[in-house]
Amino acid sequence: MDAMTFVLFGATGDLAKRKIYPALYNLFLDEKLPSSFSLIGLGRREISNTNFQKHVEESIQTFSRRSLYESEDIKGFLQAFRYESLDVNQLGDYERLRAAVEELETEMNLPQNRMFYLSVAPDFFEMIAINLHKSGLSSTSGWKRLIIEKPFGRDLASARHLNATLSRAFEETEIFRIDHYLGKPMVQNLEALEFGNPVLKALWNKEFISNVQITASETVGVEDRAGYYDQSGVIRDMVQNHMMQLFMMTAMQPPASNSPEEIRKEKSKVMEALRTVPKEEMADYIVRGQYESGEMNGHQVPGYTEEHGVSSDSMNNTFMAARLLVDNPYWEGVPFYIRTGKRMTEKSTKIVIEFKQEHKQENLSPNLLVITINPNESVTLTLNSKNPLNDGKIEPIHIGHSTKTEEVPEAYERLIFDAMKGDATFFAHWNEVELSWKWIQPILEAFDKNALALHKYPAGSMGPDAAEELLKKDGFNWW
Ligand SMILES: NC(=O)C1=CN([C@@H]2O[C@H](COP(=O)(O)OP(=O)(O)OC[C@H]3O[C@@H](n4cnc5c(N)ncnc54)[C@H](OP(=O)(O)O)[C@@H]3O)[C@@H](O)[C@H]2O)C=CC1
Ligand SMILES: O=C1O[C@H](COP(=O)(O)O)[C@@H](O)[C@H](O)[C@H]1O
Repeated sequence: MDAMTFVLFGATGDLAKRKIYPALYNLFLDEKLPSSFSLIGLGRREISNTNFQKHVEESIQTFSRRSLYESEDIKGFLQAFRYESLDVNQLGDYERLRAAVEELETEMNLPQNRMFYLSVAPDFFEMIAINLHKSGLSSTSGWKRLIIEKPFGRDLASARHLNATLSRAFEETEIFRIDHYLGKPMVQNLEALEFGNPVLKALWNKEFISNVQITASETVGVEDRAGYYDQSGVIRDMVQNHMMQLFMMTAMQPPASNSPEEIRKEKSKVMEALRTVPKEEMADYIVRGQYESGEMNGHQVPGYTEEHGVSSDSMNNTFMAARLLVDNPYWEGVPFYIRTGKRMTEKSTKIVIEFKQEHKQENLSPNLLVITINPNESVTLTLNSKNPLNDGKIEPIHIGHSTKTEEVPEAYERLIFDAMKGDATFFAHWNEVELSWKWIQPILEAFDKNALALHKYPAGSMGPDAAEELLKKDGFNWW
């Protein structure tokens, strides 16, 4: 891997502490960092290099899946971390930073390969890109890359504006848009499952599949993020990015090769074929909900509008289900359902493929392929089989495989490693992001105008009844 300087905006923030430093440490333990690696952390506050290194060490101690004692040279690792104070709005600060980066490159004999990671509030993304360009930091004799956190825009127009601004300093091939769901091992495994198994590959279409259900249910409520969440809702927080990525990865056709370009091309094709939700029939496609107080694990929890920081008349969405129709020859007539929400019965992310039954028989269950992404990873196939212990009655049996997730590298570890290698396969391409916002936009507008009912659901349930109805109308039920 190429030697590089890693420039981290938001080095004193929550994400850096909980995810980025532990990820870098685990990569270091696995000898996956370049032999010459150096990181400059940035934030407004003044911190010495020593205190910054202590902060990184404490973050690893608290949040890493592996202990500090696993390394024989933790000091050597920490010495690669330096800190500069910088206000993202001050061009002069970037000029100072440029001098510091160049000094480091000379001192360590590093090529001018620069990785810029924007782990700051999205309001700063554009300003940083502009100042990186103006200060000359993004003009290098080596490569330059930009890792950018979510959310990528608030709607179609702002996402386009942000992308246009980033494009002034970085090419599309240099931009790595993080969607941590794409870093989850089972999500990265989807393509291999779908197309690496002739038996599944042959069945992966409208001839054999009756419907697909993608669920990401969470037990947590708004937590201490009301300021952000009340402005975003589940539609921006989970649907536009994570749920749409899961949908694309499931509905795409086999790519011509395993290259990032071919995989992303197939994902974009799915989005191009995705039917726009007709405004006048919105309720047949979309259900939005908001949790009320309810019981979870034997405790009463408050409803969304009783949460700290949320106004009592908030119409924000904390649950969304949708029916997606893909107008292409492979999926015509096969509904893809997605649902996600806060304060639901269980924490679970899974994709269920329901296969068609030749003739519906009362005693036969449909064959299901269940791909569980979270909290554990597994693949299970449900088949019908006679049970000799029950008078030969036909009952569903489950054939499965599961993985021990504790030992598997975490999403941020995989994604940062890929970005350092320059592999963009599991990052969101601009086409995908733009097409996703295009599909979302009319739904956002309907939500903003309150043109769609806001269904209440009790905390601890699997969402409003209307989400059940959405499938019932098509003759299905959620698995
Ligand atoms: N936290 C999480 O779990 C997740 C976060 N994200 C995304 O990651 C990004 C960062 O989130 P998070 O770490 O939680 O945010 P925090 O609020 O915890 O951290 C913000 C960081 O930005 C710095 N900062 C704030 N203002 C300025 C400024 N004017 N100039 C320079 N630096 C500034 C702060 O440092 P200082 O105060 O010293 O200036 C701090 O390091 C966001 O885009 C968020 O959406 C995505 C997924 C999960
Ligand atoms: O991006 C986000 O994801 C989490 C859920 O992630 P998971 O890996 O635990 O499934 C969600 O809680 C959060 O609101 C959202 O911003």
